[in-house]
Amino acid sequence: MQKIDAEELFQAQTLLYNYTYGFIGSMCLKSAVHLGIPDVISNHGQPITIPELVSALKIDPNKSGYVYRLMRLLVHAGFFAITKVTKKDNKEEEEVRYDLTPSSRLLLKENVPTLSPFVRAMFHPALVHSSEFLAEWFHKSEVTPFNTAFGMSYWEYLSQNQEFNGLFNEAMISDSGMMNLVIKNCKSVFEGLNSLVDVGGGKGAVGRIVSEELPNLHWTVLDLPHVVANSPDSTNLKFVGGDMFQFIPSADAILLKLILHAFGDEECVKVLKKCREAISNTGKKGKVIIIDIVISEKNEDHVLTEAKLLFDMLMMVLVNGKEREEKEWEKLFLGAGFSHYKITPLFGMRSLIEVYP
Ligand SMILES: C[S@@+](CC[C@H](N)C(=O)[O-])C[C@H]1O[C@@H](n2cnc3c(N)ncnc32)[C@H](O)[C@@H]1O
Ligand SMILES: O=c1cc(-c2ccc(O)cc2)oc2c(O)c(O)ccc12
Repeated sequence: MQKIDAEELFQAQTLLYNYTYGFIGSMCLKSAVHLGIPDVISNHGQPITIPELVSALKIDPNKSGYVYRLMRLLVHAGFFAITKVTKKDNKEEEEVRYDLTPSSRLLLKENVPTLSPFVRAMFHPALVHSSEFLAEWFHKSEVTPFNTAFGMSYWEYLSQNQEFNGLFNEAMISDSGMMNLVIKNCKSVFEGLNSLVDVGGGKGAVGRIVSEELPNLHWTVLDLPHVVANSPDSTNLKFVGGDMFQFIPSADAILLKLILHAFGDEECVKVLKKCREAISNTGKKGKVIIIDIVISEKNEDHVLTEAKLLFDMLMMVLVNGKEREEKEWEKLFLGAGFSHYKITPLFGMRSLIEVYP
């Protein structure tokens, strides 16, 4: 048997504990968002002390001693930062104050961009509960652990549950708000196009952002009827309710943002073939624009790969989707009859992929 020294064994134990209790960290983040801690600190106008935080949060007086413990973990994780200042009335003593960091600034409700709706939706019991069925699902015939947990697909659940449908759409809108930061870099990708169909474009958040930069581009959002319901058309933004597996309207370009990662290979090839038909009808040489995750473990930071692999598991649990490496993407494109493609990594987790007939 291989001899393992004590140091190695204790390191192994630490990894095990960190993953075992990862859910506690998630729940602390959830609590901070639900209590509104980032907004309280922001509204305070300067770094806040624990007594000021307790008072602003209207915490039960018996629980005020616990707030520091929650903050200590979230400081360690990088969501908040500590500053120490000497007390005005006693120069000998230091006062600990808590401030926002870039990660908690993303949780401010009124900021642009904000990921507060995204984090709230991701902690919905439907998502948390379905991942508990992962092991059981491996022995079962259902397509996803979500189906094992709820007896229906994720998309059926959304269409039947107005509250969660709203939360999910808000989450995706808030996630798309981050596009504001990269749209200037991506502008050339949309330039020269007269029309584009944003397949699975939700409530049109990306369309609105791009339209501000390119007002002559006719943007059509195709999404499921219950998603586009109550979305009024505007001059260059139109909504169509439908199923991308059945029909995709013709355009110079098709956008698929965070769509293909939610489907298995066969379904992706079907959608891509429909996209190829849709861009071939306009007479011009069109393209498909994909904004999605590309795993590149060898070339990227360990933390970034971990985030992508967590999303991969989320896609497996919810919708039988997967996050792909470049080789896997290439197989889909060639399988659907496309001839070449170009991948441009964007900030964060996504890449932009242009695919040509
Ligand atoms: C993860 S969201 C992405 C939304 C948007 N593209 C974005 O990036 O914010 C996936 C979208 O695909 C839509 N969708 C799923 N199945 C679809 C189908 N068969 N036809 C059209 N849209 C579909 C969902 O309703 C949802 O709005
Ligand atoms: O629950 C999700 C989350 C995502 C998602 C959001 C933001 C990102 O940067 C990456 C992934 O995507 C989803 C998705 O595409 C889906 O079909 C169902 C659920 C989710």
